Amino acid sequence: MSGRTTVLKPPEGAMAPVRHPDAPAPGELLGAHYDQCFGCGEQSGGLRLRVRAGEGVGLTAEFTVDAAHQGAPGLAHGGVLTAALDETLGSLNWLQRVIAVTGRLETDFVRPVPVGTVLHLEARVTAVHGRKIYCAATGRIGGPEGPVAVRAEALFIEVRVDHFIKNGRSEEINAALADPDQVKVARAFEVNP
Ligand SMILES: CCCCCCCC/C=C\CCCCCCCC(=O)SCCNC(=O)CCNC(=O)[C@H](O)C(C)(C)COP(=O)(O)OP(=O)(O)OC[C@H]1O[C@@H](n2cnc3c(N)ncnc32)[C@H](O)[C@@H]1OP(=O)(O)O
Repeated sequence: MSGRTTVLKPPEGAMAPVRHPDAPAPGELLGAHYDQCFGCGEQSGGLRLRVRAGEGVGLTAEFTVDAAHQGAPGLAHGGVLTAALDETLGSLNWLQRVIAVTGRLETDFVRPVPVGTVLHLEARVTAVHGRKIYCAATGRIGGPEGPVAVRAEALFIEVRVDHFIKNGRSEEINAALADPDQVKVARAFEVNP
């Protein structure tokens, strides 16, 4: 059963998404947008998501559920699965070269996901309306063609780098601004940095 709120339905006049000409090639592994990120960084307890560019404005990702991700004994926590969907959807930024953050995300939990499972994620942008980016993702178990265990629809909102500089804790922001690799990543997201 799935009952979506109407705000996740693209309005009349929404446009098809456009893949940026400098987007990573299909199959290319996308790096972390920030090495301390819970979703795509390398720290223990994080998701350590591996994301690859796909065709069009789409991508695939893999998330291995480990013991740190449990809710019920031996099963993945629903919030962690939602985080994996959120991170996968957030990675669509790389393909559009737009920085966007999650405004709304709705998840359907269709099947329990045991510890040790590789969740095969797939995400795509479905439509764009001004700063609003409509997107959807699925997570399958037992292989990339396996049954759907989780799925989400989301609305991301385009922001400028200022969003992070104004709102992030100063310790981390100052460290990020002093790190040339991080500044390069931020520029890679923005068409007009
Ligand atoms: C060098 C240093 C910097 C380094 C930078 C490194 C690069 C980073 C690159 C990439 C990072 C990507 C990270 C991905 C991680 C995974 C994704 C996440 O988890 S992101 C975190 C969770 N999300 C938030 O924390 C958002 C918190 N919310 C906000 O900040 C604001 O609410 C925001 C920006 C989302 C919107 O605020 P407004 O003031 O800019 O815009 P308004 O006017 O409110 O909304 C614009 C339109 O969107 C609709 N809208 C906004 N929120 C909505 C909602 N929740 N539901 C439905 N519609 C919504 C509004 O109704 C409006 O629509 P109408 O233009 O009037 O048609």
